[in-house]
Amino acid sequence: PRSGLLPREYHGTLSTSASGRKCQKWNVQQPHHHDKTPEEFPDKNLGDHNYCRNPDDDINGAWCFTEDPNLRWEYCDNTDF
Ligand SMILES: O=S(=O)(Nc1cnn(C2CCNCC2)c1)c1cc(Cl)ccc1F
Repeated sequence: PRSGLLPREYHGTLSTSASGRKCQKWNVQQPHHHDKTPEEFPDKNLGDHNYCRNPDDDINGAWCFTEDPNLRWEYCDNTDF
């Protein structure tokens, strides 16, 4: 994968996307409405948190919806943005 991106099966606690934006919690629908909920994906380690995850098995690695209304989602990486 691209250097710096998180692995596909990331289960850590990083909650900032690559550009330094705060991740949106997976169990809320604001600012972004989405279908990657803990109910829809019970085995993807989503929940009442905003940690980077990969519920759609994206080949590039873990990602999150961001709290920026203008950026729906973004990959996460292991640099301190
Ligand atoms: O709610 S979503 O998951 N939002 C969304 C949009 N793009 N992504 C990317 C996340 C990382 N992997 C590639 C898709 C997720 C979503 C997925 C699909 Cl298939 C269709 C609509 C939609 F709203």
